[in-house]
Amino acid sequence: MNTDDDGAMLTTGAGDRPSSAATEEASLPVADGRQSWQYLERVLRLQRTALVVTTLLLSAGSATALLIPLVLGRIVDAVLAESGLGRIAMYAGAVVGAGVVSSLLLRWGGQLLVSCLQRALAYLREEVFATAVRIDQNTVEDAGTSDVVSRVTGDVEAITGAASGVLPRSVQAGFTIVLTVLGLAALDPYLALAALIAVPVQLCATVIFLRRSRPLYRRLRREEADRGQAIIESVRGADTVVAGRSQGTQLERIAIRSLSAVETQREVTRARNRFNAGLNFAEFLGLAAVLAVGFWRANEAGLSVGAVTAAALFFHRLFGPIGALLSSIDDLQRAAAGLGRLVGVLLAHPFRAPRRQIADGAVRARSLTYRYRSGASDALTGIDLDLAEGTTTVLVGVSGSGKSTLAQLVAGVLPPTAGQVLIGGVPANEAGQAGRRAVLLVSQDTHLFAGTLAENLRLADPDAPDTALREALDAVGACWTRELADDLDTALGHDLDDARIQQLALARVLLADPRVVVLDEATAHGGVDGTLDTAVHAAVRERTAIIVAHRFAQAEAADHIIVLERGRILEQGSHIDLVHRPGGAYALLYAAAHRGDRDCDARAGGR
Ligand SMILES: Nc1ncnc2c1ncn2[C@@H]1O[C@H](COP(=O)(O)OP(=O)(O)OP(=O)(O)O)[C@@H](O)[C@H]1O
Repeated sequence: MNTDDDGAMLTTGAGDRPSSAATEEASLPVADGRQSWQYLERVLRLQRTALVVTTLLLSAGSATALLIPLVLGRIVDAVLAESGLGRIAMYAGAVVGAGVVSSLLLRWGGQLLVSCLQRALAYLREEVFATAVRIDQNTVEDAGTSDVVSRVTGDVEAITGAASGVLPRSVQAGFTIVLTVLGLAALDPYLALAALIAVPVQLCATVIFLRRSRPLYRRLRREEADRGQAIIESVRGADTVVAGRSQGTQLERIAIRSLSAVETQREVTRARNRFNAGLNFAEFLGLAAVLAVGFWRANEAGLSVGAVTAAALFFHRLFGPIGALLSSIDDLQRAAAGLGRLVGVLLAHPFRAPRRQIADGAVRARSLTYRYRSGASDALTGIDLDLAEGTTTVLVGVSGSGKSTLAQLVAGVLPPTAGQVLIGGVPANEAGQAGRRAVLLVSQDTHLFAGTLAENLRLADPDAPDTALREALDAVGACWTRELADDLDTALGHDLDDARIQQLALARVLLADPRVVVLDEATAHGGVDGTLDTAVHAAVRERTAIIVAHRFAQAEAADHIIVLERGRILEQGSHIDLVHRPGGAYALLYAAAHRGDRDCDARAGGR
C-alpha cells in the first residue's frame, strides 16, 4: 500500500504530560454545616404545606401513643382497687384504640415525610448532576475523577438510604421523645427529674462517640475515594498494566488502599460498640432512679402505684427512640458528610455558563493564555485568532505545542487564564444557538454510551426523528448500521471498534448542528488510510471548523493553517503559502513527513 500524502503524520511522539490527577492536591469544595443547612432549608421550603401536615400528623400520633402507658397505669390502679371487670375491659379497649390510632397517624406522617425528603433529594440530585457536567474538565481531573464519581454515586447512595430510613425514623423518634418527656413532667415533675439522671451519661457517651467518629468517617470517605481512584486508574490503564507486567504492583496498591479503608471501618465499629454500652448503662441508671423516686413519691406524696407504673412505662418508652436516635447518629453523620460533598459540587463555580445567543459562527481570540494548575509555565501564550464563519482551520505542531489546549479553549471546556475567546461575539463557554451549545468538541477519546444506536445518537438531539438519525448515519458513511439486527433499536456493545464509535460521535455533530465544531484528532482512529474522512467532511461542511489534524491531507484541504510551537503561533496561512515558505516550520515538517514516507515506501519495496 502506498501511504502517500494522506498517510503523512502531523504530530510526533507523545509529550511528557503530567497526569493531573496525580500531580494536584486540588479537590472539589465541600460545603460546611451552615451551607448545607441553608441549602436544605431552601429545598424544604418548596414543600412547606406538606411539611406542616407531616408535623401535625406526627405530633398527633406521638400524643395518642402517650395514652397507652397512662391507661395501663389506670388498669394497675383499678386492679389494686378491685374495680369491676367492666372498667378494666374499658381501659383495655382504650389501650387498643390508642395503639391503632397512633400507629395509623405515625405511619401516615412517616410516609408523607419520606416523600418530602425524596422530592428534596431528587431536586438536589438533578442540581448536582447538572452542575457536575458543567465544571471544567481540569477541575474534575485535578480533584481526581473518582472524587466526582464517588460524590454522585456513594454520597448520593448514603443520602438516599438516609432519606428513606434513618432520617424519617429519627424525626419520628424526636417527636416521641419531646412529647413523652412532657407527659412524664405532667405526671409528676420529680419523676421527670429522676429520669434526667440518664441524660449526662447519654450526653457523655454521645460526645465521646462524635469526637471519635467524625474524623474517622471523614477518613473513611477519603480512603474509599482513594481506593476507587486506584481501581479506576488500573482499569483505564489495563493495557499498559498488562504490557508492563505490573498487575502485581497495581493489585498491591489497591490492596493497601482497601486495607486502610477496612481498618478505619473496624475502628468505627469499635467506637460504636463503646457508644452502645454507654447508652445501655444510661437506661439502667435512669430506670433505677425513676423506680426509686416513684417508691418515695408513692409513700410521701400519695402518688398512686398506677401513676408510678405509667412513669416507668413512659421512661421505658423513651429509651427506644433515644437509642434509635443516638445510634443513628453515625448514619446521620454519614448522610451529613455526603450532603456537604454534594452541596460542595454546587459551590464549584461551573465554568460552562448559561447560553447566550451568538451573532454568527466567527471565532475570535485575543491574548489567549492558559496555564494548567500543575504546569510550571503557560501551555498557551498570547494567542490571537480571527477565523471567519464557515472556514476550516487546521492546527499543526509537534506534540506538546498546545494544539489540544487551544482546541479546548475554543470549545469552551477550559477557562482561559488570561485573554478571551469569542464565538460570534459571545465567550466560548456561554456560546449558544437556539437554546443549544453553539460549539461542539469531538476528541479522540471515544465514548459509547449504554443503550441503543438511536439513544446514542439522540444525545445530540432528543427530538430527532428516525429519518434524521438515518440521514446523519449515511452522511458519515456508517453503512454498517444498516446491517444491524434491530436497526436503530440495536443495543450497542463494547465490541464496536473505535473508528465506528467515532463515526457515531461525528453523526451526533450533524444532529446537534453547532455553528462551530472542534475536532481534536477525532480521525486518529481512522488510521493513516483516512477511514473517517467522509465523516469529517460531513461534520465540518457549512460550519466553522477547527481541526487538530494528525495527517497532512487534512491540512492541505483546509482554508487556513496555524502552526503552534511551545504555546505560541509560529506561523499561519494557507497550505500553498506555508509549504513554499523557505525555511518555514510548516514546510520543514511537511518535507520531513514526506521524506519519512518515501523511506518507508522504499523499505517496503526493498522487502
Ligand atoms: N492536564 C494537564 N496538566 C498539566 N499540563 C498539561 C496538561 N495537558 C497538557 N499539558 C501541557 O500543556 C502543554 C500543551 O499540551 P497540549 O496537549 O495542548 O499539546 P498538543 O500539541 O495537543 O500535544 P499532543 O499532540 O501530544 O496532543 C504541554 O506542555 C503539556 O505537557
